[in-house]
Amino acid sequence: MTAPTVPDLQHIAPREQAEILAQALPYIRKFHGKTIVIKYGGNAMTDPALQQDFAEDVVLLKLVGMNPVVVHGGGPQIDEALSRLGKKGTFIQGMRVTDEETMEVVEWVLAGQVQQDIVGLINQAGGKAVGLTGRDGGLIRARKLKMVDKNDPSVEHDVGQVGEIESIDPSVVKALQDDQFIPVISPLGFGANNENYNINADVVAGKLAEVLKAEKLMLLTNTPGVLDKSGKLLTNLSAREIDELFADGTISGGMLPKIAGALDAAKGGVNAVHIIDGRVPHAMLLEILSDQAYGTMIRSH
Ligand SMILES: Nc1ncnc2c1ncn2[C@@H]1O[C@H](COP(=O)(O)OP(=O)(O)O)[C@@H](O)[C@H]1O
Ligand SMILES: CC(=O)N[C@@H](CCC(=O)OP(=O)(O)O)C(=O)O
Repeated sequence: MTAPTVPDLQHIAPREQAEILAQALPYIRKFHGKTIVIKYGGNAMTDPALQQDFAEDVVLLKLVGMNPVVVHGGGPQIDEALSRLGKKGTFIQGMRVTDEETMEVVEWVLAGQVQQDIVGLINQAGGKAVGLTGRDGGLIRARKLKMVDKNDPSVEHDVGQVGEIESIDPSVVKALQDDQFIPVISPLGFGANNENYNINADVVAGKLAEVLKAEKLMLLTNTPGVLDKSGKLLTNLSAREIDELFADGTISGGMLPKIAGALDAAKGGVNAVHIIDGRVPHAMLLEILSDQAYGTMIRSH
């Protein structure tokens, strides 16, 4: 299975380069002042050169007048930290089973390491990024996730300190946007008794996009998009088609919360929801600023 080809600007003729750049104008005009929520998946951020490209793309979007908001993941990075402690990460239906010790590692890796790395890279690229967790400014209120088995609804799984979102108060994000900052958000929430919750980053990105009335939600991951059983890219999916893919087991693991978050956002009024390959340099930029479509687009109907 090969990813869709994204033109490498260094290896194409100047005239074609100019044409690609000229294509951007109507998109810059259309999305000026609009919020774009970008989920940067832990699997898409493993290569330092790609991380730098990502940061530069985010800054470019900001400089041409859009309001990018980054929600980051860090699943593989948490796994690595756990393995150094002799612990193995376990997942049920795409959610990490989070005991007390795991929660400490999750917080440290997400808010202490991954978030700060992304903030540093965006600032180095000329932006003004500010790192937040769901606790800051009362952004993400959560409660313990009640997880029912996807095949047998009478079975409930206890996944520990995993949260589901109760409400989002976007005022801190809006205040940062108004002052031209780029928010970089770790998917951690707080509960009624001030307890901490580990929340899947795709779910946070989906809900935040809805609450911010974002124009677009871009989910950057490590596959070309949603694939069918034979590995072929599905470029467009409706809610009904997604139900079928859930039912026949085509979608599994980390793709389960990703599609759920994407569908929530689409149903919640986000105009364009895309799952794209974060391993392809500048795929996000070309998706937003050119006539080309990459990855899978999720539709609510
Ligand atoms: N139908 C599918 N199409 C594409 N990927 C799928 C599918 N079903 C399960 N997956 C898995 O979902 C993974 C992406 O989710 P995840 O590992 O959580 O990534 P991220 O860190 O980007 O959130 C893919 O790498 C793949 O292993
Ligand atoms: C509850 C839950 O599973 N939380 C995730 C949070 C990070 C995340 O979502 O990272 P990716 O986007 O890279 O998968 C975790 O602990 O791995």
